[in-house]
Parts: sequence; C-alpha cells; structure tokens
Amino acid sequence: MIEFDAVSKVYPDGTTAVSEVTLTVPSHKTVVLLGSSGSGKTTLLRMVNRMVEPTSGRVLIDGADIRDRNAVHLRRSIGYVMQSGGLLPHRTVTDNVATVPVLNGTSRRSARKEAAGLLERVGLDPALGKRYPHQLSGGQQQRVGVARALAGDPNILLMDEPFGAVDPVVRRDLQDELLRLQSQLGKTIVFVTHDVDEAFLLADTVALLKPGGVLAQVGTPTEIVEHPADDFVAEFIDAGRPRSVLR
Ligand SMILES: Nc1ncnc2c1ncn2[C@@H]1O[C@H](COP(=O)(O)OP(=O)(O)OP(=O)(O)O)[C@@H](O)[C@H]1O
Repeated sequence: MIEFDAVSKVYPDGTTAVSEVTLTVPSHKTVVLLGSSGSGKTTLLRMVNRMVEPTSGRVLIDGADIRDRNAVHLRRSIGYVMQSGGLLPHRTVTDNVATVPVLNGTSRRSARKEAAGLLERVGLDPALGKRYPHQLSGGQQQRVGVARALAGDPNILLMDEPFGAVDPVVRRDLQDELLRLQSQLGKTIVFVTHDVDEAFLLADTVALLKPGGVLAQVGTPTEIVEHPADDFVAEFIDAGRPRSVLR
C-alpha cells in the first residue's frame, strides 16, 4: 500500500506542482492519476520512488516513511515505465530488461534468462531480445519498457503516460495487455494519464487532479461518472458522453 499523506511540492522557482494531496493506493490495485498537462501528475508519481522529494507531507509504503529508506535501493525496488520507453539505446533488449536485476546482484546469466520470460509475458517473441531498441516499433519498445519494469518482480509499478506515444490501435492493445498482466500479477500500480477513457479502462480508482496539483475527486470510474464532485470534474470527463470502457 502506498499512502500520500498531505504531500505538497513547490519547486525552487515558486511553482506549486502538488497541493496537500492525501491519497491511498491499496496493494494489488491500480490507481490512475488523471489530469490535464501541468496538473502535477508526474510530480506526484515521482514522489513514490524519491525522484522528487515533497516540500511537505509524507509518502508511506506499507506504513513506513520512505524518507527512512536508501533512495537508490528504493528506486531499484520499484518498477518504472516512462512515456518514451526510456530504453538504453546501446544495449540489447535483453540487457535493457536485465539491467536492474544485475545492479541488484542477480547474476547476468539468470537475469538474461528472466528477461526472456518477461519478454514473452508482455507478448513479445523472446528472439527480439537480441535487437537494439531502435530496431523495434514504438509499441514493441513500450512492451520492453513494461518488461523491464517487471524485472526483479517489484510489488509497485509506476507508469508515467506509458502508452502516450503510440497510435490508438497499438495503444488499445497495450492497455488490454496491461489489464491481462495485472489480473495475473496483482501489482500495486500508479498510472499517469491525461486520457479520460484510458483512466476509466485501467483504474480501480481514479484520482483526478486540477491545475495547481489539487485533488478534484477520488473514486471508481463509475462513481466519478455518476456523481462528479463539481463542475470541473463534470467538464473534464465530459459527463453525459457515452462510455464504452467502464468495467
Ligand atoms: N523541475 C521543475 N521546476 C519547476 N517547475 C516544475 C518542475 N517540474 C515540473 N514543474 C512544474 O510543475 C507543474 C506540474 O508538473 P508535472 O510535470 O508534475 O505535471 P503533469 O500533470 O505530469 O504534466 P504533463 O501531463 O504535461 O506531464 C507544472 O506547472 C510544471 O511546469
């Protein structure tokens, strides 16, 4: 379980990115941080692995304040998928997936073996492991990004607009694949998107952020559609529009 306890972030130039957010991400569930550009989603996500330190408030994992954890060890124990894939261009796909387990002390041989299994798990032919990232399609690169985040079997996955850079058909494939994986693996997932349909498809709980990093509403997709908290929420989700993706 991840708990954001009244966290705020004011960047050194005075920008308030996140304001007093209190939010719980239950274990084995997917919480989607939804909001328009600049509403603080990435800042909030990065607080979980200490890439961003809150100006005030605390982040707890399973009840323990993460400030008491070594930041590097914490980061390596949490899967992270970025929008661009974030793959290392001069390493093969297999070695990209094996990087963190090797850093954590797993032998290269067993990390590569695990990588082959993970490529299969995300729907890729393990033979692609020999290629370099530029030899893959955008959708394949994103799958590798997910495989890499799963390496070492972390409990927590942070996903920052992971499917934002691919076309709508591939995006839908990747979303379905994530739902399938999550039903098998039961990770604790924090997923960032500005896409309402993507949020409603993937989330157990949606946390909708307003500009300035203020929580506008937290609820299941159905709760938010049926009872938007205010005009901002109703407008953001375009209440009244037919929804095919509600589970
Ligand atoms: N290092 C930084 N220094 C100053 N301001 C920053 C920094 N990083 C982010 N910000 C500002 O904080 C606010 C929130 O940014 P953040 O990236 O968290 O939003 P976001 O909702 O993830 O946006 P996007 O969807 O565009 O990625 C924005 O106004 C942004 O310009």
